[in-house]
Amino acid sequence: MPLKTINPTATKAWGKLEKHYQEIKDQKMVDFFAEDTSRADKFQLKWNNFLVDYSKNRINSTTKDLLLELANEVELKDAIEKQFNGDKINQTEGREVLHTALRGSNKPKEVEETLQKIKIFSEEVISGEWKGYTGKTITDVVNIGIGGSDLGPQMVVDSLKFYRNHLGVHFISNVDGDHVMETIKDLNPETTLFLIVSKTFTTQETITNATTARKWFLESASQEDVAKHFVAVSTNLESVKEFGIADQNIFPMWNWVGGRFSLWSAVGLSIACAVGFDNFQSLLNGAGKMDEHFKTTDFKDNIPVTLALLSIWYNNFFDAETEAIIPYSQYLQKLVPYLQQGIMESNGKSVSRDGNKISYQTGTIVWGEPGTNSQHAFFQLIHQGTKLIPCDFVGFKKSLHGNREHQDKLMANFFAQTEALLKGKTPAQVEEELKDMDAEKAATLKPFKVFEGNKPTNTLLIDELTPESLGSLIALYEHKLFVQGVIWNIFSYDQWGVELGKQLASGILKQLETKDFSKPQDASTQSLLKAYLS
Ligand SMILES: O=P(O)(O)OC[C@H]1O[C@H](O)[C@H](O)[C@@H](O)[C@@H]1O
Repeated sequence: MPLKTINPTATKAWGKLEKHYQEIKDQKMVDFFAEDTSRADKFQLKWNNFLVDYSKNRINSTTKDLLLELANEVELKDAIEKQFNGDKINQTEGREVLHTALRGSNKPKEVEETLQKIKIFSEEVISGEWKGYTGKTITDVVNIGIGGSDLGPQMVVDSLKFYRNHLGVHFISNVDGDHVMETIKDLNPETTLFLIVSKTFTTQETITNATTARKWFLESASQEDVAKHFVAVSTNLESVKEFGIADQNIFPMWNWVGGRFSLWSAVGLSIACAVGFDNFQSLLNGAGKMDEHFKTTDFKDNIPVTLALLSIWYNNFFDAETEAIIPYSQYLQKLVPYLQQGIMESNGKSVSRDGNKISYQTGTIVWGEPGTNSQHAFFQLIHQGTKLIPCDFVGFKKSLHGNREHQDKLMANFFAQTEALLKGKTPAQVEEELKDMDAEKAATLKPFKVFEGNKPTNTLLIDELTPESLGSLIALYEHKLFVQGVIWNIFSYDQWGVELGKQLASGILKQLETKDFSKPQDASTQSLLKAYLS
């Protein structure tokens, strides 16, 4: 069954939320805390090794109730069931959306078989049993893919650096030839293994990079050696074979796994190589546990649902356009670019599920960088700029190398920032601070030193960065974006918006080759092309 189409703005809850917004919009969170001493407990969720504090939001109990009413009115429960049951909720592509089946306790047979193949392969490569064409063991694995076939595995391999083994793992994605050349220049073809990852096996960037890598390899090896150095992950078995990859080196993928949700499939082969199969399995288990939580927990205690509803609150009632995610872990520096694809490719839509133009804001713009670095970069704008930017702060109780002094300093900043965003600094506090200064000078300076505060944040405090907690964290954001898509009445699982640029690029590529400018084209593009060719 397809997802129902329900215009959120026509629900009763939406009207009530609009009215409620008018009442609450100028109220201060510090006053909410002063009025209700149990607020922190009330707006906190504890699950496994996660503590989610959402009390520093511009909400009260009525807000929460009305947001839950909205979730019920748009039949969120039904949508979640349809997703997990494998209904074809990716309607415009006629597909099921079942990345959750890759990490649940009851995996389909083909998933189990593929996992087994990943296990055997990764263990052979790590142990050195897998030999290159001159009999040497593999030292480097290169993932060639883009979008979902690159960002997910790259982010996880980077985030789990602490758990890495001896293998060098590299990622080539951009069709920019400098990316592939920079990566392979230090590699030895005798000891390098290429993983060509492409769901469709038609993506220009990946096929171009894979072809260049094969050419480089064949400069010193022969065609039959390709079988020892090239493997592929794809749904398009025919094209993989045409490329010259041996049957036994093909890892299947399925159309019911969307590219941006595919790191849990064989697309995560580089993860299994980098950190070992057991850690890959723990990553899957962590995601599976979050799936269970999402599927079975009452909405009022449901972490992805709660975070999604808060995001809707700011996006659609406060007119916030962006959200920041600030991980306080240097290991997570690739988390946000990864989430950008998931969130923005999924919910960057302006047509409702019944095919009509939408009249309200959808898709949040997400951005962010690890703290404390980002505090010294863009935090000024979050604290004192004109825009409302709700932030998620993601931090860990323990550091992996056990350096308590650093960890306490890091986390002191983590807590201080959410406190500063909540409280701000009042004119009276500034006056007090400047009381020893010359009065005229102090009065001039005062307005610049005031912080309005009242900036919303969620704090996600997790015990430790492990493969399992990372799996749960990623799955949390996957479910959050789905909930938002359901409420916005859009299709989160297609991505037609990436097609037009691809089509035009193939026409322009021909133009660059033939120098033919006879077809009508806008004057700007044409003059730029001529300048490029001159
Ligand atoms: O895995 P592939 O078929 O090569 O696709 C790679 C990427 O390309 C497309 O442009 C889509 O927008 C992405 O969702 C996808 O992940």
